[in-house]
Amino acid sequence: MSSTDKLHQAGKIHAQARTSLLRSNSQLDRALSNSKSHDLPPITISPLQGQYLAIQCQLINAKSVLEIGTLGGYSSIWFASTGAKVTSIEINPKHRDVALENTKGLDVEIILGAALDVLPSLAAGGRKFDFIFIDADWGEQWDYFQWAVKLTRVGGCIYVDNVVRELLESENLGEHEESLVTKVGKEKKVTATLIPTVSDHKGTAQEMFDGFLLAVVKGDYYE
Ligand SMILES: C[S@@+](CC[C@H](N)C(=O)[O-])C[C@H]1O[C@@H](n2cnc3c(N)ncnc32)[C@H](O)[C@@H]1O
Repeated sequence: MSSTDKLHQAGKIHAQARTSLLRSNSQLDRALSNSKSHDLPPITISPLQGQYLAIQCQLINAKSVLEIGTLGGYSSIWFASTGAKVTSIEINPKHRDVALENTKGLDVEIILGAALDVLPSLAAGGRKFDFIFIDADWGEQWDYFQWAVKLTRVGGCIYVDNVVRELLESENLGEHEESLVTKVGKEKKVTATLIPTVSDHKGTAQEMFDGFLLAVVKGDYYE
């Protein structure tokens, strides 16, 4: 089957899953249309991914979520829908302003700033989170991950989005090259896995294969 046919098939599978598994949510729909009317780029997580993240947070009974990369707050709304308090970091003031409109009335705090400036201050303030979602600058993922290990409670999870697509698009992908995956593999404080995904969410063949890294932070008693 050609990759065009596969994209078409993935589209059908996705459409069926969207129709069958998702309930309508007017706040999410409003957030997408408001973000579009403000010309924010269409680079949110997919609705099914949002539902996955919400399920994952419920599985670990997450009461506090840290998100790196707010955009218009679409994923923040998914996290807030679980009852968790959401802290989200965004570097772009326009994105932050639209996200404030979209998340009005929800327990979502948006911090304006560069993640690598904000994360150390959260750690210095003794903040801990149950779930950390990394979805900002691909070039800084390993730095975010290292801060996330410090900021996650024992038993909490770290989710890094777009890890497979980043590797697929990388010029130097080779067995012996260092990547986020190899670096995480050497980090003794976590147990991690890579979950490849296939989706037509972004609508191009190049972006159909992706996947995320999911890690759980271990306690000393596991070592
Ligand atoms: C893929 S979008 C986030 C999408 C959002 N999580 C969602 O699914 O609705 C990435 C966002 O990260 C922000 N960003 C990029 N570099 C950043 C940095 N160094 N610190 C904080 N935010 C950053 C971008 O401005 C953009 O809004």
